[in-house]
Amino acid sequence: KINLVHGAHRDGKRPDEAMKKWRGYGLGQFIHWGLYAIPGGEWNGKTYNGAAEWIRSWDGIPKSTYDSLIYKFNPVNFDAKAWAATAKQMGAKYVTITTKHHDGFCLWPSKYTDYTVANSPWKKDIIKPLVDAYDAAGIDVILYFSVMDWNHPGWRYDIKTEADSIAFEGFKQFTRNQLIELLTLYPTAKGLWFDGTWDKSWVKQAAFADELEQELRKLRPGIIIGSRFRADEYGKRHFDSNGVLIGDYEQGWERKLPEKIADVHGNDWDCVMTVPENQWGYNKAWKGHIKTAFELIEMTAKSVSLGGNFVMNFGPQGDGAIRKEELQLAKEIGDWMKVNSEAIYNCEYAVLDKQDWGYFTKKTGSNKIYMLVFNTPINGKYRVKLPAKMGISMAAPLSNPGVKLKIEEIKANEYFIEFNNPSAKQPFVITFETDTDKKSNQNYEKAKT
Ligand SMILES: C[C@@H]1N[C@@H](c2nc3ccccc3[nH]2)[C@H](O)[C@@H]1O
Repeated sequence: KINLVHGAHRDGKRPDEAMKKWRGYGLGQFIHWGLYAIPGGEWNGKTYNGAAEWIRSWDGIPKSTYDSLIYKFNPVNFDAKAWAATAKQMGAKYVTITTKHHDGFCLWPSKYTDYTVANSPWKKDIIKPLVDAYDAAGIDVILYFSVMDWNHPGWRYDIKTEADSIAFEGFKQFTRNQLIELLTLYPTAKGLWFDGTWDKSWVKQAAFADELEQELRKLRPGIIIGSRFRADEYGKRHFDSNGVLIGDYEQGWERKLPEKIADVHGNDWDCVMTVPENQWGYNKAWKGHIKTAFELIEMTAKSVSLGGNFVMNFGPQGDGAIRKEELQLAKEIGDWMKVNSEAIYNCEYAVLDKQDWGYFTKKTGSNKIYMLVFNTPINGKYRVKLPAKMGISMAAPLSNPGVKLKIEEIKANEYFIEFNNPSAKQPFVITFETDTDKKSNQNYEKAKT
């Protein structure tokens, strides 16, 4: 073990109530909104091939021209309650909202820079109505904050000269001031989702970032901060030089999912996912592979089955309206969640071998197991392997608990649950209970000898 001052200060899952609640969210919403939504991935009729929220970095646009988009920010169709209602009907339990993306434009009236909504035609705070609307909808708010800030004169990609160092010191104080300002203005926020922390300039600030994280935790006890905020003194990010996760949950799952439980190293984690292949901010061209509700539901099931949460991204238009394709996806996912969310909320890794038909989840603190089916076996028999001495009982379709499904033990601790569901067009859930004393329930039929 290396002696670290600025590595992880805790190992394993946080045991407190705030983190237990976070662990049980299952499904979340990401909102990427800012000036980049105005061009929407297009400029002077030419389409930008990268991610729309990165259009400022495109050679085709002078930086000052992009920065003057502030004078066009007037989202007349912005309706915080409508956004929260969309998330509510979709079944999201938390929302991560961009307060400031890499371009440095602040959606709140920060007093530490002029580059905010206060100096746009809109003038008003965007974050406050969003926090209030989502709080009222019972959806917890996490504030996304990009450390990298292309607008701030003190930002540097690396510290090479004394001048860089002096400029970056000012930038560090600016960053600290804005974070304290956000937690003070929006005290109900449950966490901070940091981004833009990979450049050398910030990676070299192990001590400063560690002290700042501890200051923020003292200011807002229970606040949730992931592994993307800071590096240890050897520049190690997410996992410190001893391989221990820095922060409260792993934040590396951006547009990708773990395959097996070993991939998550016993940590909390969430996966943040775009609907197109790689567009977070609004992009007019809704092109390439656009994930269907079925795919997004499967990613949610897979995430929860591996002990994480799934966060689906929305990129509202420059006028403040959510695009119709995203509203449609939210509706389809919401319709599925209305029937099946019991298998998602407050569920965890079931410690059972994955089977071809889909994913297992387990209700936290109970012996209820859910089988989320995405691939129906032609013979209608769903294989389940249990640890030795564990019994199985009461298998039923989640949507029809009165239907007692036949359970056949085909060999030691291995069962077929029979369910013929030929009309299924949507993923469905079978549920059963386990108990540790196998002898106690012999309601399954012994294999015919
Ligand atoms: C959550 C996502 N993180 C940002 C981002 N910028 C990147 C630059 C390089 C590689 C990955 C990146 N992800 C994206 O713009 C989005 O905000």
